[in-house]
Amino acid sequence: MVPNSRPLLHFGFQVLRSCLSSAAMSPVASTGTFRQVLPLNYRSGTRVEPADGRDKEEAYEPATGRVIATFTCSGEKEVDLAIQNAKTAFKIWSQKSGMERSRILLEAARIIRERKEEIAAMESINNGKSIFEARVDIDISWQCLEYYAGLAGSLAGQHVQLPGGSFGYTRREPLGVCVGIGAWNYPFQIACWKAGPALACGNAMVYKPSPFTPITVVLLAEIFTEAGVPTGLFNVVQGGAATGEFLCRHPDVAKVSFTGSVPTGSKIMEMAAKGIKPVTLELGGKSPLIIFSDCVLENAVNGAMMGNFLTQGEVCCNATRVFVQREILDKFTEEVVKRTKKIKIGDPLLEDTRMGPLINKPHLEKVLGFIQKGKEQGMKVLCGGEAYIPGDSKLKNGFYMSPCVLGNCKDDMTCVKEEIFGPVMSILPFDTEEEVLERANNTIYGLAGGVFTRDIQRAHRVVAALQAGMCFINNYNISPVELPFGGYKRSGFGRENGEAAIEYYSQLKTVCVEMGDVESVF
Ligand SMILES: NC(=O)c1ccc[n+]([C@@H]2O[C@H](COP(=O)([O-])OP(=O)(O)OC[C@H]3O[C@@H](n4cnc5c(N)ncnc54)[C@H](O)[C@@H]3O)[C@@H](O)[C@H]2O)c1
Ligand SMILES: C[N+](C)(C)CCCC=O
Repeated sequence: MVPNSRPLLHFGFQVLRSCLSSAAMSPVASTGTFRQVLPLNYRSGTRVEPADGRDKEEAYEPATGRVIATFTCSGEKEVDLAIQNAKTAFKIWSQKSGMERSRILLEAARIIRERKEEIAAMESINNGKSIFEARVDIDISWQCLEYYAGLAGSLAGQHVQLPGGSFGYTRREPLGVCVGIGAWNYPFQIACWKAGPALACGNAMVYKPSPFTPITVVLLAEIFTEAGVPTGLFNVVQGGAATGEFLCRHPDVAKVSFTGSVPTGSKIMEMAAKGIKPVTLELGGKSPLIIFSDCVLENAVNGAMMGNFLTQGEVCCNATRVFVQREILDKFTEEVVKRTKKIKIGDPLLEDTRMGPLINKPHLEKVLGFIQKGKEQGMKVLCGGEAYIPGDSKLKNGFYMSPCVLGNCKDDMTCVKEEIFGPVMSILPFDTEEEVLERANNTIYGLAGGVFTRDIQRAHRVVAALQAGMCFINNYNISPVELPFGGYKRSGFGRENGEAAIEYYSQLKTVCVEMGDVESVF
């Protein structure tokens, strides 16, 4: 554990005046007290109100249903200002050596570690995930910056000997101003997964978080400034689809890295295609977890729980189709249901809470709608699946539901086919390896997949056959930053994390050097 030396609430936040007496005196943030008062755009090394923009957005504290921030969505002028700032900073940053960039990224990672409690609390307040999980997300975030700091110094090309003493070499060069567009489920972590490799390679970035979770990425921007990046290297614009489109269509943008849904990913790709801009698309999933009867049952149950209920089930790579070999179906189901019923739902800032509220009311209703549809199609709700009101009266308007396990599932049912993005696990029996692989791959998605078995040969055979970019053997949903992460099929392309991400934030220049005289056929 890294020691935390700062109070939980940093000076950038203010609590509601009415709660000042209790909350501001305490070093611990409490649910129902936070209100964002500072601007949420970040440009020229400082927080700013957008230069233009018409639409207003409200961000919520999902735990209480309170509005905690109101902001104007950035218009075309503000987007352009952010991009021009980034272009200026790019000229300085791209000329630095990898070691120079590395030092600054390491400093940013150190500051994130130091401010971990504060950032995690804000993530928990704005997203609804438990503080326990938010801390893990922040750890993964600083580890990501540290990892790319480590790679920055060794980014290099190749030297190739040619005839007659001539030679060629390659230079790995940055792309320019990269745009990052993020989803709301891992707001700070997604921003770090994009900024880490982008900045290590010498690029600048303009980042747009989801309008549901606008808050913590601005902390990241402040941290980069404090760590010593050139002014304007990492900028934040706020807004929804319109702001995102201004970014994607801007002629000075060299690349778009997007995390979000398949339909939006498709629009992003279309816009980027017009400008021949490369894209990274981290999209949705409906991942299979295959549990063979020879598994260590307790590990498989743990894997299924981790693969379905982190962040209220709002996780792209979740293993929402749990295939269980028929011999252990009853035992596995009984254990999973028992464990699911015990999940502590409630105030996400409390230490023992393991499931907070969903992101907002429409999303909660959508998830509950899926369960209703499942029942109509003949699924059996084995536990949960209902709106939930915690005992604490301040949480009565929050967006909670009880985590759900569905039985009697068939492959063609809506809940088994579509991404629900909520705490809903579907259990599907199977008999043979061949059969389950066919069924597991029968999806438009290909983000992740997993297998639990003691048979080492079968484990490798199964993951080799899975059409998914991120596979787990005897575990699920862990995310070491050293390993590339990304999808097959409609779950997207390009990779985040690992050395692989460098490919997606840099380009190769070939230099051919003649050491003799020039011959000509003319
Ligand atoms: N593969 C991954 O790494 C990963 C990680 C997290 C979430 N996701 C996926 O994200 C989805 C949930 O996130 P969401 O609801 O925020 O997705 P979304 O597609 O609705 O929005 C994602 C982002 O795109 C922006 N956006 C929306 N329309 C746009 C447009 N026309 N042009 C430019 N930007 C636009 C949004 O404002 C937001 O910032 C799920 O499908 C989930 O699986 C994938
Ligand atoms: C950190 N996890 C759990 C692997 C999630 C990655 C981002 C997907 O939504």
